Amino acid sequence: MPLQGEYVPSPTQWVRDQVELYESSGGTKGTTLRGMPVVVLTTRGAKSGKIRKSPLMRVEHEGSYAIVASLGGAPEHPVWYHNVLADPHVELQDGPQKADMVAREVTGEEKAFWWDKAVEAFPDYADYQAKTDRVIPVLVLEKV
Ligand SMILES: C[C@H](OP(=O)(O)OC[C@@H](O)[C@@H](O)[C@@H](O)Cn1c2nc(=O)[nH]c(=O)c-2cc2ccc(O)cc21)C(=O)N[C@@H](CCC(=O)N[C@@H](CCC(=O)O)C(=O)O)C(=O)O
Repeated sequence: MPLQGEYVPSPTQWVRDQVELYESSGGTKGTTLRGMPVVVLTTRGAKSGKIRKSPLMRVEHEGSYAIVASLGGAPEHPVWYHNVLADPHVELQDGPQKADMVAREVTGEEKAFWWDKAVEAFPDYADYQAKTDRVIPVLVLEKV
């Protein structure tokens, strides 16, 4: 069941614009970052209950996806990570496909597997992890 509620766009202009282009084109435009594929994650705000949308790099394997709370290697987690922990029922748009998914954070060998897939998809993740003491969380999304 798609998340219902009032959508509040990101305060970051380029992020807001990418979501707008992605959605208004039915997932045919705004679907890359520097030529690498991007998905749009929809979460429910942990405090506001509002609908939030975050473009993320596309990391997919056999129908499941990983989302990486990298925030460019910043010292703090992105806010959307807290939203997902508070309510793991999310929506993911991958090009024209939208799906209800459930998220779970992964650790250990499972995280290592998905981290390799993530770095394969977007090598900058390795640089982000190298530049921060924060352990960058990885969450796996599986279809409901
Ligand atoms: C700026 C902040 O954004 P954020 O949730 O921290 O997410 C920061 C970024 O991760 C986010 O902009 C990503 O889309 C950036 N980003 C990637 N970010 C990543 O972390 N990983 C990626 O792979 C990634 C890829 C990517 C590709 C394209 C692109 O355009 C952006 C990309 C934000 O939206 N803040 C809002 C609040 C958002 C929110 O969810 N509030 C919660 C409160 C949550 C709480 O405080 O606990 C609520 O509504 O209740 C605000 O300040 O008003």
